Amino acid sequence: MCEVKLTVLFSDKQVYDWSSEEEEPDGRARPVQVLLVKDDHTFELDEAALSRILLAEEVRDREVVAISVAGAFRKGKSFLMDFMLRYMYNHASEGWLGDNEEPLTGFSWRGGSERETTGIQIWSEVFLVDKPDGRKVAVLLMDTQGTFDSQSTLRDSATVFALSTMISSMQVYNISQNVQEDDLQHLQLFTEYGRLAMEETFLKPFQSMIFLVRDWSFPYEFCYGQEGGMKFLEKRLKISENQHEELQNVRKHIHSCFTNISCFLMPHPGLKVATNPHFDGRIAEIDGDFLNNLKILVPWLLSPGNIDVKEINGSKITCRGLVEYFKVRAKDRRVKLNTATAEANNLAAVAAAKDLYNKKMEEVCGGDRPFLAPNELQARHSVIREEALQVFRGVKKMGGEEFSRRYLQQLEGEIDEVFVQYIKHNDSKNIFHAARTPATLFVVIFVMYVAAGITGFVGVDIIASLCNMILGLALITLCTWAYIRYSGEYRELGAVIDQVAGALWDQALYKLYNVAANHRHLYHHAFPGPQVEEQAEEQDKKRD
Ligand SMILES: Nc1nc2c(ncn2[C@@H]2O[C@H](COP(=O)(O)OP(=O)(O)OP(=O)(O)O)[C@@H](O)[C@H]2O)c(=O)[nH]1
Ligand SMILES: [Mg+2]
Repeated sequence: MCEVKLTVLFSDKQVYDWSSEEEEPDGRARPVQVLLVKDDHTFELDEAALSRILLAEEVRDREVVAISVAGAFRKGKSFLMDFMLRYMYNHASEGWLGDNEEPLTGFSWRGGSERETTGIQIWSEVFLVDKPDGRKVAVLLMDTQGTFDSQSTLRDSATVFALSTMISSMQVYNISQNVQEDDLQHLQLFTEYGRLAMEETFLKPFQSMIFLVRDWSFPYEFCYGQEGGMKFLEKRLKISENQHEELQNVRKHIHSCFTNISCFLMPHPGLKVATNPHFDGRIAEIDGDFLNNLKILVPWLLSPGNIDVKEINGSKITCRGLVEYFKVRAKDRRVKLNTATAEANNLAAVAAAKDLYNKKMEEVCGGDRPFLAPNELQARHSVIREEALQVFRGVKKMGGEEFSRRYLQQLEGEIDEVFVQYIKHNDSKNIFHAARTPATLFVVIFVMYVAAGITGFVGVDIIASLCNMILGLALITLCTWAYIRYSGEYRELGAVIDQVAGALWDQALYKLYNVAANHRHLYHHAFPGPQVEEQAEEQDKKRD
């Protein structure tokens, strides 16, 4: 291995002018939050903090190597970062892993199920490293918020991931156990911005992507480390003719976005690391297999011969350039549109499907179509709804299956809402439906008239007067209703009358139906023939 010479800046003296609120009493290095995610899901770049670190005299004109770790939350990203820090601090010496009993410190890491790191944090010390060709470069370590924690939206996760990928020259994509299709789909979604950037330059937008598979449990298929990792990844990212187009596209996108793609398979660190709440990171409690591979992984990532200087449009940039680039990218609305592109794409598919549904339903029960039997309407709706969902599924969408499932649900909800409107519209065409209110009122008037007549004749005057009063009220209501329908005024009152009349109508019909159902035997008694036939038919059906 090439001779390693690392110069650690600021390890024993405070070099920067820390602002008062950020001042560390002992001047020790620490993680600094440069990208803040606020409660309203907006982002804020702490330009002052960024400048303090990257524009320090010693580093600002040095070419910069930015190493970042990103991936799902709670998967040991910060834990790994702290080992990288150890490597840098121990000057890449043989025993860089340090003392067996020394707790692991640096970027904040911990056990538990809730997220720890938020936004983007960078280590306040920038390390100066001599590359084998004699150039001194500045190495910046960056820890990021895990994706898909329960407090972030997909857009938050995508923005942090996209920004860290853009800013870094080496992005470590930390994934657990295997490289699943959804890991690739998320990577595609998060780097969608790369495609836009590529339209401006014809170079690959990002540099190195390292798939780091944690807790790899199949060393008998692909051995731990970089060699096994590369063979495994080659298999996963292989594009073949007979693959589904969606799978091909994800792979093509990933290949087209990164200059170097590699993979490292890491063993499980042991149950103490994963489950012991009192584990403080001391290597005495970490599995030997994990440590052995850590001793390979960290130098493989950080040794002077392996680190890549950050390039933008093919030219190497300095720390000063990186600050400007970070500022521009953090403000770039297109980074946020990274996911918006996928969103827009899905929304367009939703719109196309809804269009088809509306068009076909208009043909079935639109404004100039006659009233359709409710059962028939329901049947036609089901067929057309399925057709519309097929249109949505058929449109090629970005962001993968999982992302578009949300939009499928939205589409289903919207179609069902529109259908309710179609039902109402269709009902309004039913002449009996329209005449329901006056018919009910007429029936009330008629019944009250007869009742008042009979009770008056029998001599029960109170009841007769009561019937007359209800009759009068019904008559006034009928006139009011007619006026409202004619003039279009007082529509709220009209709706109340319709509702009351509708309820009365439904009640009466329901009662009528019940009476009919209860006296069905009379009908069957009167016409026994058809009933026998019906029963025979029913029995036949059951037998079939
Ligand atoms: N199973 C397993 N657990 C690990 C590994 N490395 C670290 N851990 C444990 O995972 C837990 C989370 O570690 P962190 O480094 O805080 O995880 P993180 O990915 O930075 O989490 P967030 O900051 O919330 O995104 C800790 O309890 C670690 O001990 C690993 O390789 N495998
Ligand atoms: Mg973390």
